[in-house]
Amino acid sequence: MHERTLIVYPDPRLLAQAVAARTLLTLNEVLGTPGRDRTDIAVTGGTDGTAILESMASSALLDIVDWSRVHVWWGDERFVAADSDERNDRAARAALFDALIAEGRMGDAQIHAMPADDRSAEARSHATAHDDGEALEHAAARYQQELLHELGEAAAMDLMMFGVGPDGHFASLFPGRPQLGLDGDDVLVTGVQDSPKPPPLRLTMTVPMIARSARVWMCGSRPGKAEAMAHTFLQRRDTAFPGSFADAMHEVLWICDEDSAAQIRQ
Ligand SMILES: O=C(O)[C@H](O)[C@@H](O)[C@H](O)[C@H](O)COP(=O)(O)O
Repeated sequence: MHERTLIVYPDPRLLAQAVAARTLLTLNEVLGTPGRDRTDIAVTGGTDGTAILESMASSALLDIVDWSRVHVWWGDERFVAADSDERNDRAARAALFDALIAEGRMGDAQIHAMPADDRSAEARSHATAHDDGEALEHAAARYQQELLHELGEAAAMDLMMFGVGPDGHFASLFPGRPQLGLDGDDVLVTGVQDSPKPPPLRLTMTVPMIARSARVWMCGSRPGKAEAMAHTFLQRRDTAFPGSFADAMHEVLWICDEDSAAQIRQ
C-alpha cells in the first residue's frame, strides 16, 4: 500500500478552496506531460465533494485547465432516475460542468455519468430484490464497459476524489458489506443494495479500480467525521471502516479540517 499523507486546513470553506486549487493545478500538470492527450478524473457527491466543485467554478485557476481534454467520471452514484435531484452527477453538473459545457469549453461526451435507473416508476415500485440486483448488475457492467472502451484494459483515473462518511465509508463502499471483498481486476464497478446511506440502490467503483488511480484524495470536514477520518487514515483494510482500503499508485492524501483531524492529531 502507498504511504498516506495528512493535510489539514482551518475550516471546511478553506478545505474546499484549497482542494479546488490543488485539483486545477493537478489537471494542468497532467495535461502538460509530454504525450498526454487527455486526463481522467473521478468526482464524488456529498457535502465536501460538491463544495470542492463549486469552489473550482469560482477559482481564479479555473482557466489554467484545457477543459476540452478533461474527462469526468464518478467513483459512485445513487441508482435513481436520471432526472432525480439525488444523483451525484446532477449536483456536480450544477456546481461546475454545466457551465463549462454551456461555454463550449467541454463536450457532453466528456462527462461519463454512471447509468441511471431507467425502469419506470411503476416497475421500480414493484421490483423484488432480485430485480434490483439484475438492474444494478447490468448498469455496473455498462459502466465498466465504458471505462474499458475509453481507457483500455488498464483503465485508471489520474485522480479520484472521495468524501468520507461519518461511518468511514467512501464511494459506496459501506462497513461490513461484501463489495469490499471484491479484490480481482475483473470487477471494476459493482452494485449496492440496502445502502445504509439513502438511497438504498447504488453503483460504486471497487477497491481494485480505485487503487489503480494515480492519485486518491480522501476528504472530510466537520467534527462528526473525526472518528472516521482517524480510523480510515490510521488503519489498513479494516472492513469496519471502508475508507481504510483507499490506495493509489502515486499519491494518497487524507484532507481534513481542524475538526475532522482532531482524533488523528491526539
Ligand atoms: O453518494 C454519496 O452519498 C456520496 O458519493 C458519498 O460517498 C459521499 O461522498 C460521502 O457520503 C460523504 O458525504 P458527505 O460529505 O455529505 O458526508
